[in-house]
Amino acid sequence: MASPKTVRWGILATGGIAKTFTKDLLVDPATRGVQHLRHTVVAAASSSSVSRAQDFLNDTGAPADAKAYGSYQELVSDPNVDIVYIATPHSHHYQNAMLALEAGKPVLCEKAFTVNAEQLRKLADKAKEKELFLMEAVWTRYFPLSIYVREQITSGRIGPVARVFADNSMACDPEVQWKDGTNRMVNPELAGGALLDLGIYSLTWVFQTLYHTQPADARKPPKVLAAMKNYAPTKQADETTTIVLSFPRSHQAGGDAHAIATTSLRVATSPAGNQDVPGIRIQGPGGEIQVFPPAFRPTRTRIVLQDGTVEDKDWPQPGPGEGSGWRNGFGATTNAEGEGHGMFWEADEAADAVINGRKEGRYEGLDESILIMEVMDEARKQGGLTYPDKIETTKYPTQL
Ligand SMILES: NC(=O)C1=CN([C@@H]2O[C@H](COP(=O)(O)OP(=O)(O)OC[C@H]3O[C@@H](n4cnc5c(N)ncnc54)[C@H](OP(=O)(O)O)[C@@H]3O)[C@@H](O)[C@H]2O)C=CC1
Ligand SMILES: O=C1OC[C@@H](O)[C@H](O)[C@H]1O
Repeated sequence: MASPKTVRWGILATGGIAKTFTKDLLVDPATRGVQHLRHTVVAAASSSSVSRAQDFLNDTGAPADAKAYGSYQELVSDPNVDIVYIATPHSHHYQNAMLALEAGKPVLCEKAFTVNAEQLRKLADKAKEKELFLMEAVWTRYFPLSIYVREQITSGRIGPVARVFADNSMACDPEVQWKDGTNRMVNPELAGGALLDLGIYSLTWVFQTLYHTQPADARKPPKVLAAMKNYAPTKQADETTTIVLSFPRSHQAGGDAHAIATTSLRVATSPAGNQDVPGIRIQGPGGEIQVFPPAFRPTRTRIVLQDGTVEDKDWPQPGPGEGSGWRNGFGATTNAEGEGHGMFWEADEAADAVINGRKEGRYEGLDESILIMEVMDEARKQGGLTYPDKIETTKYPTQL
């Protein structure tokens, strides 16, 4: 067998998820059965200081010769970087991704991809013009669990999917946790709120089960009806959002399919860590597929068929041995002992694309990411939520 190819990553930003991602990146792909590629980290950049970038490299166990930069510009200019992972707040993704693409770098960008669909269209155009890979880091789509769920649907196990319920909500106690309103979860300047941060996963489940499973030429945009409740203390960020979607389908494909995607910073999908309530329910005439919380990192599915069959499956993340020590920000460690976090699946997809010259992710291409941004735009329009002009703009460069 040919020896594995190594992809050299540059990490743009040094916050919470950048750390988790980088630790997962450094787990040997052979531990999850991936033989044809390897990852390494050759550089990281902080927008605030070189020392912060150096601390990040030390903390994540990056190779000793990895470069620490005190600006994102230096990172994207580094000729040793094959691909850039962007882990800044939502507000900054458009500017940061454009910076990397302009510098000729392929990009894996954290969710939500951008603040609005227009920004993403511009990034997609730029990636096309420069012939560069661009993908949204919706890691859940790349889990073996998600692949299994999609296969159950396309194999007709429950019949044509007629309805999906998808929730990703956390009782965050925002007035206590994010008292001063500056945290990215509630800060309008950083495109805070439930929808872009958590609701994107509810929509991910809706789209990967009702839309992505359709033949490409049968996929049609849904009609959207939304209700939004604002988070009172910071005003321009949603606390709870509920979206009803209707996907047009031909009669042969089962007719129109409905979905309800919900998200909240006030109430939880699974109160007190109780994970017995499925947050995702995918329903067809033959039964339903249930996915247990959290929607962004599920490890358990159940299939319940009309004939009484019940199939439970566990999907532990393979591990480096020590786990990446991830905490969910609300106190609980969600990684079991010895597990990785699971961000390596999307990293493998991106690295494979770079090696093989593909320009988009296989399980969520740019058109689908744009459509999901359009749904979020529509939900914000109906809910009356706009963000400050400087982060909604497509003007590049804009100083944030
Ligand atoms: N896939 C997943 O499971 C998760 C994804 N995310 C996504 O990752 C992104 C980052 O989230 P998270 O790591 O929690 O955020 P953090 O606040 O922990 O980190 C954000 C990073 O962005 C850099 N940054 C640049 N400009 C700013 C600014 N004006 N304000 C704040 N930070 C700034 C920071 O500094 P510096 O440049 O110095 O590093 C910081 O390191 C978001 O898009 C979020 O939705 C978050 C959590 C989980
Ligand atoms: O992507 C995410 O998943 C985990 C959550 O805790 C976090 O807020 C969100 O950004």
